[in-house]
Amino acid sequence: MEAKLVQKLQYPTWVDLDKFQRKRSGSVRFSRRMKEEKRVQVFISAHMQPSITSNRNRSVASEVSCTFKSFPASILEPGGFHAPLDEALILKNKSQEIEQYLDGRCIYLVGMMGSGKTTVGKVLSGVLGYSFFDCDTLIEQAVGGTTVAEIFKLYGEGFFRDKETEVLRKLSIMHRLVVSTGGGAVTRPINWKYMHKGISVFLDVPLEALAQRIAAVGTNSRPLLHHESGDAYTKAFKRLSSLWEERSGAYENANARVCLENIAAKHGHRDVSALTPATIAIEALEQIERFLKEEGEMPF
Ligand SMILES: Nc1ncnc2c1ncn2[C@@H]1O[C@H](COP(=O)(O)OP(=O)(O)O)[C@@H](O)[C@H]1O
Ligand SMILES: O=C(O)C1=C[C@@H](OP(=O)(O)O)[C@@H](O)[C@H](O)C1
Repeated sequence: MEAKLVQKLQYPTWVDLDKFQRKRSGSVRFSRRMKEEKRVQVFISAHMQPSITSNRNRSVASEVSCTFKSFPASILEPGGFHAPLDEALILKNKSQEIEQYLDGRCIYLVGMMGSGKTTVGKVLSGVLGYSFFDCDTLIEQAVGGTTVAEIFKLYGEGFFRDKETEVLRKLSIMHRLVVSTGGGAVTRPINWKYMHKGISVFLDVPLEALAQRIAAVGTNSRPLLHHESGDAYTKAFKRLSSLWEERSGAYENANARVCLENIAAKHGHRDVSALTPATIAIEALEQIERFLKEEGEMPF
């Protein structure tokens, strides 16, 4: 049973099967303290409890806990985002390296709809110990809980953009935030005045991948995609292409660029869909570090 479980749960190679203790109840316990280069101490424990539902079908309930000095819950706890342990360690180390040079400045994620600003932003805020804010959510709250789609329908895009600018103005006087901006926030120069109080990071994702992601979740919450005809992918791709024509230049104002095609090439993947939010967040931290070094704010 152990071998099957280990294979299923994909334990890293340093897990020594001899350290598993089989209990009388049939459950299996494992615990181990891991030290790596003295800088990292991780304690992992696993408890697997078989439950017999019939003579033929056995299922196993497993509980794995992993603790690491000051690790954020979002990385390791159930329900949060799960990065593989090695990626989680890289994220933590890299964020610790750059944190003091950020000096509390906010990180603004910019990029097209569906580029992963919210998903990657939550990973970044977790490892940096920053708070996470989503501009669209703040706008919805400011308009009495009205959804973005309803705001567009009831009051028009101009009204939405004014609220967006107002939200960015308020955020710009705060510190230690990761902010996921709306895809169109880059189009107003005044918004850049606010975002440049912090460090802006452009998530550059190919249009095909954006359209696939959006088609998978539907276009309901993204009113700018409602007007095209065709299936969800075609609709999203057509509209994203025209928005990209209008906006691509504006994204270049960002301080750092995270290009998913470059990351995929670096990791030997053909397709950006193989890239996890953790891998993308690591690249974001590296690009922020590069920016800080180029600006002379962090030593090489
Ligand atoms: N690296 C990724 N790989 C696959 N799907 C992703 C990735 N990042 C985000 N997604 C998915 O794409 C959709 C849009 O992501 P989201 O973070 O909401 O983007 P944004 O905030 O830029 O609009 C969500 O369904 C999300 O789960
Ligand atoms: O690209 C845009 O103009 C928009 C993107 C949306 O945010 P996401 O980028 O989070 O989807 C939201 O602000 C609104 O639907 C307009």
